[in-house]
Formats: sequence, structure tokens, C-alpha cells
Amino acid sequence: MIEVTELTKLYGSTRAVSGLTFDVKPGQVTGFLGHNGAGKSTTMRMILGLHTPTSGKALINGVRKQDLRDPMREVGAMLDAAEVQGGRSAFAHLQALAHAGGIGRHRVVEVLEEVGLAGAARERIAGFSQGMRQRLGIAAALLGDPGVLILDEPVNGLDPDGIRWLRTLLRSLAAEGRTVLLSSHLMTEMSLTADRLVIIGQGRLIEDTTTADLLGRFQSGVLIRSPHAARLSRALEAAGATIRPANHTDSEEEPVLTWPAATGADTHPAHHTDSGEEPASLWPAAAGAGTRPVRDAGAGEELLVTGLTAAAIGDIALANGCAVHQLVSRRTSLEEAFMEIAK
Ligand SMILES: Nc1ncnc2c1ncn2[C@@H]1O[C@H](COP(=O)(O)OP(=O)(O)OP(=O)(O)O)[C@@H](O)[C@H]1O
Repeated sequence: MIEVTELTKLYGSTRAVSGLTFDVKPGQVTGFLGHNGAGKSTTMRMILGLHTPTSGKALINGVRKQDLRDPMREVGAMLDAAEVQGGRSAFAHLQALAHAGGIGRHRVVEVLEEVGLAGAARERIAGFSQGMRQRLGIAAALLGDPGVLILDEPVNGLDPDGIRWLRTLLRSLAAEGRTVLLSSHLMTEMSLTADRLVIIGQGRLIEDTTTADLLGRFQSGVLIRSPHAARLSRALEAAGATIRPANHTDSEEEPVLTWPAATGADTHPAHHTDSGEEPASLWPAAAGAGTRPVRDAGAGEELLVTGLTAAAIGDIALANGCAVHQLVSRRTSLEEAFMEIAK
């Protein structure tokens, strides 16, 4: 278990981490997401006792890392795989670490097997690819068979096979009841690996949620454009659909998709005052959309419909005598969603 409470780190005038609070629970893979410079590495370094917090605290199994009685067996970490000295062999490197932690030689053999480096164990690290270095870093983290694992950008440099291997490894370690925290700036990869997502931006917490919840908010939808948008919207909603403006605007109005957790804004629709045409109740505050009423205007604005297939939408439009000028299935890319959330 990792507990981060009101953690703050200032580097001179740079506020790298700001009042960050979240838990990382055992039995799950937790993804720690943020753009470059968001504060992920700084947070991990504070959890690992390598940097001193300006304020707040970060605990592993209820105590600070430096107060753990048997640190290597309680927590394993990989921060920067490139830092490893290149002159030694992988075996010699791991054996030195094992020796320092009072861990037997047999464990070195085991972890080399586990990360797929047994065949390269006697080769000098200097000749390793970035992916091999990542595997070696993960082997080092696993040496003490720890209950808590902290990995900074472990996917970097891995090829697709390596990424799949790592995903399976981390999920099985979590299934054994371990606490697994890994950072990344790749939303799609994290969504495939992590059960929970802690997303930060500029050192602050933006989201702490399950991956399933986040994916649900960015589910598939169908983009439609109709000169009878209001009538069609009513018919679609009556059939159980949720409708919101699509994630762009080509009018002079403000952008329509905002992310409430990022802005803290209350995005519940306000009554439309300039046309008075449609009640705001047309617009459920679904998925945190910055919503506004639908108007029938020219070719109509682009709307994102969720909860119905494109075929069902077409049938409903026909049954209600609504022309449709565009009907396109769309899946919001998770990277797009992440850009929106974390900006
Ligand atoms: N030792 C340091 N001295 C001064 N500023 C630092 C130091 N370490 C990090 N920073 C600054 O703190 C902020 C957070 O950096 P950090 O490396 O924690 O972010 P990150 O999310 O891990 O980014 P990346 O994915 O690029 O590693 C950045 O503005 C960075 O420049």
C-alpha cells in the first residue's frame, strides 16, 4: 500500500508537485499518468525517499521508505534504466544488488529468467538495447520479491512483444496481491494495463478513478449532422440515447467539450436565452460535456450520440422525417481524451 497525502515539492520557484493526495492499493495495477513535466518522477522519488517533500507525506506500508525495516523485500523500484553502469554483465550487476540486500544468488537467476534476459546474463550491459535495459531494471526491482513495485515509464524502449510481456507480468504480480504503481504518458497503454488511473497535470491531481470508469466516459459514439437537429435529438433521447455537441466547433461559439474535473467547472447546461427554442433539459449533463441546446440551423451542428447504433439512429431519423446530412461512427481516441483531461 502506498499513501500519498498533500504531497508538495518545490524546486526553487518551480512547483513540481502540489498538494497531491492518492492511494495505491494492493491487488491492482495503478497507472500514474501525466504529460512530460507533470510531476510523476518527482512524486515517485519522494515515495522512494530519494527526494524530500517540501510538505506532505508519502508512505509505503504505513511508514516512510527510509523507515522500512527490510526495504528491498518490501519495495522494488525502477526509475531510470539508462543510469545502470555499462561495464558489468547483467548477472554481475544484479548479483551486486542482491548481495547488498542480503539476497541469495539463486534469486538473481530467477529474475533473469523472469524478465527474459537469461540468455544475455553474461553480456556487458553497455551492449544492451533500451528494451533490454528496461528488462534489467525490472529484474532489479523484482530481486527482493517485494510486495510494492514502483516503475517509472517501464514501457519506454520495449517492442510490442516486450510491452505485452510487461503487461502480463504486472497484472500477474498484482493478482498475487502486490501493490503496483507505474507511470506513463501513454493513455492507451495504461488503459490496457492498469485497473486504476491516477492522472496528474502540473503537479496536481486531475483524476483518480478506475480505468473502466474513464473508458466509459469516452465510449464510442455516432456523429450526426441534421438540419432537424432538435427534433431528431428529442426522438433519439426518447429512444435512450445521450446527445452532446461533438468535440469541436466551426462556429464562433466557445469550444463545446470541456472536462469538468480538469477545470472544476460546473458544466450543467444553462437555459439558452438568445433563441429560446429548446429547453435545456434536452441536454443531459452526460460525460461532463459542456452542453448547450440544440437548434435547427442550416446543415446543423455536429452532435455526438451515444447509446444507439448508427443503424438505429438512421431508422429513427427516417421514422421522424428528419433529414440527416452526416452519420459517422466514431471512437474517441484515448490519447485525445487524455490530452483533453490533462491539459
Ligand atoms: N531536480 C530538479 N530540479 C529542478 N526542477 C526539477 C527537478 N526535477 C524535476 N524538476 C521540474 O519539476 C517538474 C516535474 O518534473 P518531473 O520529472 O517530476 O515530471 P514527469 O511527469 O516525471 O515528466 P517526464 O515524463 O518528462 O519525466 C518539471 O517542471 C521539471 O522540470
